[in-house]
Amino acid sequence: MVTDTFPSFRDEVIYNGKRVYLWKRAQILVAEIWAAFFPASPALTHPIFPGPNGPQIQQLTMFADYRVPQILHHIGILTYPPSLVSLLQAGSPLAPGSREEVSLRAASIIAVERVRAEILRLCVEDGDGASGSEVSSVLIDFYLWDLAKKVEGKEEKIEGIETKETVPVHRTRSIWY
Ligand SMILES: Nc1nc2c(c(CN[C@H]3C=C[C@H](O)[C@@H]3O)cn2[C@@H]2O[C@H](COP(=O)(O)O)[C@@H](O)[C@H]2O)c(=O)[nH]1
Repeated sequence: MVTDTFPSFRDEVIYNGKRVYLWKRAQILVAEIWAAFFPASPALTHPIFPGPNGPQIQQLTMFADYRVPQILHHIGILTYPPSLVSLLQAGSPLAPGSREEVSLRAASIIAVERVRAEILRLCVEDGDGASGSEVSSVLIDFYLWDLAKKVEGKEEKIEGIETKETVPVHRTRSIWY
């Protein structure tokens, strides 16, 4: 519905002959509405997404733009080839739909899905009963985006893990994010 109403939210590319759906703005629209109207208690019905099974927010992926891949690289979850690091350090524009741009965005979706799967696995292992709906890629994205901003503003420094030098975010002229 969102991408039918707002064609500028239909963020898709044909890559290697396959259609890749990224839909950043459509997903962040839904997620921000979900978060802004989140009821005082999770037991209460969400006022905007009251469906019989709740908001189903765990069906969204993270919102693939430029900030989350940057922090995923800094904390060692994404590894970049030296050629990409050089492009980013030089501030070279990455063409929309190019191999580098699609790879950065797609890799951040896959990485966050794997982080989510690992959190769920640890919850099961610890027997803490967290359900799939509580552990969403949306919340992991929100966390990482805020963390990236804090690291950039030098309000926070990552400790306890080996980090990589922060590389600049990628620069792409597009309407999609
Ligand atoms: N992937 C991802 N992208 C996000 C956000 C947010 C803010 N979310 C709030 C909700 C919960 C959190 O706690 C945040 O406070 C904005 N953006 C994107 O950044 C861009 C603006 O950037 P800059 O010019 O540097 O401020 C713009 O494309 C915008 O769509 C996010 O969460 N995830």
